Amino acid sequence: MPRLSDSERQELLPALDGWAMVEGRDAITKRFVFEDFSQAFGWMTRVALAAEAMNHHPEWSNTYNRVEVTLATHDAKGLTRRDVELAQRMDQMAAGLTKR
Ligand SMILES: C[C@H](O)[C@H](O)[C@H]1CNC2=NC(N)=NC(=O)C2=N1
Repeated sequence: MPRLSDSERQELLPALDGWAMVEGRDAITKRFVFEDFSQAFGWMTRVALAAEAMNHHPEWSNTYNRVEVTLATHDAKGLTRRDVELAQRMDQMAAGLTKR
């Protein structure tokens, strides 16, 4: 899977909701904030199953109701369409659950 081209980046990345480039790395990041730990970890569990089915896995950490996510394609050493797809899946699965 090739890294995103410049034109793909210009088209795809601004369309993502709340995702930002990581400083000094070809990766995207977002903080998800849920009502409580149960909501956060339930979402992580559902995302984990979707990610495994996609064979594309997030870098993430959880503190109570917050989940910090970074997406990159390790094999490509940067962003690919798989990262955009996983970001969109994560956003869809978090719809209606996040506080801000
Ligand atoms: C062997 C296995 O298919 C690869 O290591 C997959 C697994 N999940 C992955 N996830 C991510 N984010 N990037 C990868 O390059 C990647 N590669």
